Amino acid sequence: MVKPVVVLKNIEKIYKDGDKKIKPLKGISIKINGGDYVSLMGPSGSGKTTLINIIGLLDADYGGNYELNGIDTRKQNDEELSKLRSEYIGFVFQDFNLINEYSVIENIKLPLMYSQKKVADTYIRKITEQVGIANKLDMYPQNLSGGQQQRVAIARALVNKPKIVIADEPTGALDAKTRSEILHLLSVLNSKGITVLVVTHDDYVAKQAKTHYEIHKGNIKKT
Ligand SMILES: Nc1ncnc2c1ncn2[C@@H]1O[C@H](COP(=O)(O)OP(=O)(O)OP(=O)(O)O)[C@@H](O)[C@H]1O
Repeated sequence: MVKPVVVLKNIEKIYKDGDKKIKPLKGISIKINGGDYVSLMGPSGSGKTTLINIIGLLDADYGGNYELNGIDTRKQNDEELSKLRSEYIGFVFQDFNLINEYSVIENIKLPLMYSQKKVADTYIRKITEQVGIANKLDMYPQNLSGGQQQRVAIARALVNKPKIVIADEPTGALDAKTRSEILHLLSVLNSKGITVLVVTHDDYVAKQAKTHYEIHKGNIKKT
């Protein structure tokens, strides 16, 4: 039986902006199964980033329940949440978020410093080959193309062997050809069992996913 990686029950979020209250999530309940490839779409300001910050354990200030790989995240303290985050979740961002002063291999290995996980060099070599940057390990991000930088960011997201990769507009800064290459890479990773959650405004990107959600006015529905 396929096990759910993410189970959200009745997630609510309120932001306070002075006297004003904004409620971007009004009771979100979804299940993401292990090995699924999920797209999340919705208009600007609909709460996509708010939701993935919760799923990615970057924000614990919300209502409702969240189980990650069977673990009740609501019962974890900050330190435990950080550990869970580095163990289970890999992030990929639109603007890559690489550290320019670090070489490619240093960027890729950075999450291991936080997780203090020991990962075999053969595994690191394997992921750098898989994402196609094995011959660029000593280069620096500013000397790479956008597509190559995103490949480095994907390798960095994989280094802790995550259960789920959360990609926030991963191709938003790339041209059409590079977009296809990066999407192909995400599909290959998914075919190897990694759960992928991609947030996008781009129908072409969303179409690569198997399960599609749309968020609108604080509610979510499968499309
Ligand atoms: N830190 C914050 N304080 C107050 N309001 C916030 C904060 N972060 C987000 N919001 C508000 O919450 C709502 C949802 O924002 P969010 O960034 O999650 O939307 P989004 O769907 O990711 O948008 P986009 O597609 O433009 O990135 C918006 O109305 C936004 O203004």
